[in-house]
Amino acid sequence: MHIVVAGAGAIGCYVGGLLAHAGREVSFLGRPRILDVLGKNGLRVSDFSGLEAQLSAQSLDLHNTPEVLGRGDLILVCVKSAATAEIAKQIAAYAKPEAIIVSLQNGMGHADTLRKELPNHDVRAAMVPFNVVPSDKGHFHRATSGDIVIGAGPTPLGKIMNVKGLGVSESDEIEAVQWGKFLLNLNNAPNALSGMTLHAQLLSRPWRRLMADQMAEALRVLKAHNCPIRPTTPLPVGLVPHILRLPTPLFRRIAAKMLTIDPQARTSMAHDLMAGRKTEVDALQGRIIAMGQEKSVPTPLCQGMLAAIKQAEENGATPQTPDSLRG
Ligand SMILES: NC(=O)C1=CN([C@@H]2O[C@H](COP(=O)(O)OP(=O)(O)OC[C@H]3O[C@@H](n4cnc5c(N)ncnc54)[C@H](OP(=O)(O)O)[C@@H]3O)[C@@H](O)[C@H]2O)C=CC1
Ligand SMILES: CC(C)(CO)C(=O)C(=O)O
Repeated sequence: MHIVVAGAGAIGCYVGGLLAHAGREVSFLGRPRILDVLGKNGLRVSDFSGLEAQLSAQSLDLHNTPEVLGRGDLILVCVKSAATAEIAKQIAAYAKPEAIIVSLQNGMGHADTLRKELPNHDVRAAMVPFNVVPSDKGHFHRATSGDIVIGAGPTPLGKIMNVKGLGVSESDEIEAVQWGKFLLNLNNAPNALSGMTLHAQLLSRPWRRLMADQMAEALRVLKAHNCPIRPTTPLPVGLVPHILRLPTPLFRRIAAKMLTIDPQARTSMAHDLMAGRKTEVDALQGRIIAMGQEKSVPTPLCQGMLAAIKQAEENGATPQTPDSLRG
């Protein structure tokens, strides 16, 4: 099976790099600014448990134009939320009729956006639980743990994608799995605005309280819509805000696994803001605000967070405090 990574960035290079290292045929579609670095330095993939994989520049199949999508039996969509509609059109223009399309993106509804352009393809949503720290030298480092979950479909993908360093399973309840991850991604905005690493932010009780309150707000909205939620932790989802609010020494003990993060990890939104790129806030807080309006559930924290991110996108980010974000 030939695999094409559509969007060679943090997730695309990490996942595609491990698949290529395991001997899968992988092509990367990306921007010249990333491909030039990969073409010079090769691709290095590592993780917090000591995994190391190096692919030489010569071994990489790098493309900055979409024709390469036509080679894919499996196309992994790894672009940011706002770029989904455009990549969907490109896939529709070039993909083989039998190509399977998997969205490895955060947020909800991207598989539907892809299906609109690709009504006859097997299109699957997926959930990537881990964080990847990119560097400008072609090195992508996984900073947290967890296995990728892909929506189940006619062709089993676990066998193809399960390689050393990459656990992949399939689920009949992918929407619930995605909502579980979505709730964590609501912290992408506060993390980006805090100027802190994820680890430092999680050890600060005022930041955890803000995370908890925002999560509780979103849970009220999802409940009003009867959305299925499969938590990413063994704890029931309704308990997570309470755990986050605990005093730090207790939180450290109860949520030790949550704190098993590389000390340098920041959310993908933090990397976007630092690089002066538009963020995915519309697909995250924006989604909760819109769903809240439909059911008259107030969403003041998500609204404040969205406004603060928009301001940071326009004027550059200055570190905020939890109180300043509560408005
Ligand atoms: N980074 C992380 O740790 C995690 C990210 N995710 C999710 O994975 C998805 C991808 O995130 P991430 O890897 O961080 O994103 P990146 O921005 O690092 O990578 C996406 C890359 O795709 C490029 N791109 C976009 N459209 C095209 C196109 N049509 N043709 C070629 N290249 C294109 C982008 O370029 P340009 O910027 O110029 O558009 C960018 O270089 C997001 O939904 C994110 O939320 C999920 C879990 C963790
Ligand atoms: C950090 C993590 C894994 C969860 O918020 C993530 O999904 C991201 O960085 O976008």
